[in-house]
Amino acid sequence: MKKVLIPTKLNPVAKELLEANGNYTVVQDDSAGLDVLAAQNPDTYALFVRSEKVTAEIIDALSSLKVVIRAGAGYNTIDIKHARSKGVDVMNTPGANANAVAEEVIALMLADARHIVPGDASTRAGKWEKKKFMGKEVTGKTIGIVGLGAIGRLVAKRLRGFDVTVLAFDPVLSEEAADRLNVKLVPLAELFEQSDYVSLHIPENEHTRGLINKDLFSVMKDGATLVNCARSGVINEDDLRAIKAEKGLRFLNDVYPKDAEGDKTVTDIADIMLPHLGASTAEANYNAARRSAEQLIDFDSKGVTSYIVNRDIPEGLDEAYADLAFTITKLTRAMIGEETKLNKIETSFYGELRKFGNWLSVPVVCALSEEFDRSMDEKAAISYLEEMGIDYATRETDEAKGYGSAITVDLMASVDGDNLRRISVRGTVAEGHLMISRIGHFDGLYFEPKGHLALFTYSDRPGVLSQIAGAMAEAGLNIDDVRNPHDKTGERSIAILKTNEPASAETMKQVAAKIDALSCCTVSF
Ligand SMILES: NC(=O)c1ccc[n+]([C@@H]2O[C@H](COP(=O)([O-])OP(=O)(O)OC[C@H]3O[C@@H](n4cnc5c(N)ncnc54)[C@H](O)[C@@H]3O)[C@@H](O)[C@H]2O)c1
Ligand SMILES: O=C(O)[C@H](O)COP(=O)(O)O
Repeated sequence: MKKVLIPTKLNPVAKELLEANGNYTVVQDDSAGLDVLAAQNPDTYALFVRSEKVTAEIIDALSSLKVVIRAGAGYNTIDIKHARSKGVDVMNTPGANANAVAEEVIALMLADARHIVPGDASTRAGKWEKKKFMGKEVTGKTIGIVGLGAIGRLVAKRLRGFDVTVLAFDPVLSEEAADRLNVKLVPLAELFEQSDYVSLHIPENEHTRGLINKDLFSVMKDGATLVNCARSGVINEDDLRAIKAEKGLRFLNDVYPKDAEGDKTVTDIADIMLPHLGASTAEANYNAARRSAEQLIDFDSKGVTSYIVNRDIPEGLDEAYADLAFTITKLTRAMIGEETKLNKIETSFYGELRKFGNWLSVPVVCALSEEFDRSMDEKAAISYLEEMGIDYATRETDEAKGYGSAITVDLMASVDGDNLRRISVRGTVAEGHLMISRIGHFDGLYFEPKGHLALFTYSDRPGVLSQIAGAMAEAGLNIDDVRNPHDKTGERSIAILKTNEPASAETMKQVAAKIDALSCCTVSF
């Protein structure tokens, strides 16, 4: 069982999903503090956090740590470089809390425009200051969004009902994408010059720290509003302080260098201050919790690495192919037998994947052994196999076969002395979905390796599939999907069943005996 430590206020759905999966024990406690919990749980495998600081000391204290999941967007609170050096993968859950932040931005803009906070205090105090609280309207204004990612896009979308003009600055956004989002891409200074409201939605990192400074404040319109629901470090506070009163700027703020009680450095310049509430909605907390659990389960069971923020994947390689290499190898391993001692691995990387062949050995090895540190490079993968006494070779590919970008993994083992057994599986990615196209001589399969699979091979004859289905039903299993082709000779068949739950070893044994199976296995993704 892998231990997951959740030292934060995260919706219980994360704990529930992990425990239901059966491979995890969960310690969740938002009262003790991360340092105390880390000392009490040194055997933690995965750590789920919100804005808690994950320092080098915390990482060092958790000697079994392999994964940190930031249940949220910004991971500037995590020492990702130290994590990398210790073989710890760090993920975030992009977009999970984006709508909550977008709504907070709009709430801040409207609250300030209509004096909601002081208006409430004054009226409660028995005053009648109607004249004092003359407001302004957001409708028809120009909004500048810095960083058009998950949150920035939603701010633009939600504001559309106010008939605003949206300007955006984001170096990775194409003109076409901007057109689709109905925003106009402009240089950063121009955005500050033309906007009535500027809302920041960029991460804090070495490129953005202090990016919003006097050069930009000085060109803002008099009376314009700056909203910071991103990170405090992206603004040069002193520059804003120096110019704010002179230009009558408004500053609406949600973020601080530290999430804690005590005086705040922006108190004198912020017109509204919130205690980092951007993601604090029930819905966002549920989404981030669910996504954290699902991402960990997918990482462990399918090798899905898409959300890792501190591991480099070669430029130009679609991460789906790393998942494919992992998945094919895992399936091949299940078919040859989990306990069988492997002698050799041969791989083929077709089409565009040829140039990434060396790197793709890493997910192949990850699928064979949980002990292999997933952050390691291809050299480490090959030396790991050498230590295990397994030869590794990547074959030249015959591109005339027209497989496009595809991967084949062959695993070889000596079974019963010298008798060599080879299982070969090929797959590809189609319309964004992983597909297994061939298992051994069973070609043209095209099934998605997802959920719980039970596979049987047998000498082809009528009626076998119904026998398997009947036995599965007797065992209380529901069949969600089936593939049942012959091999090239027509002498053998394969039945690949997707079941609602994993078939037990006992059920597999009974079915195999009933149909006189040549081989059988289960595997879950
Ligand atoms: N206040 C809160 O509670 C709260 C909640 C969620 C996120 N955040 C903060 O908001 C940030 C953005 O979140 P997101 O979910 O939209 O992330 P995201 O990764 O989806 O979007 C970030 C965008 O910023 C762009 N970007 C990066 N550097 C830039 C630069 N120098 N100039 C302009 N654009 C740049 C990226 O290209 C990307 O499109 C997070 O990193 C986090 O720090 C705050
Ligand atoms: O980056 C984020 O996701 C936000 O800043 C939310 O932080 P929180 O989860 O601590 O509220």
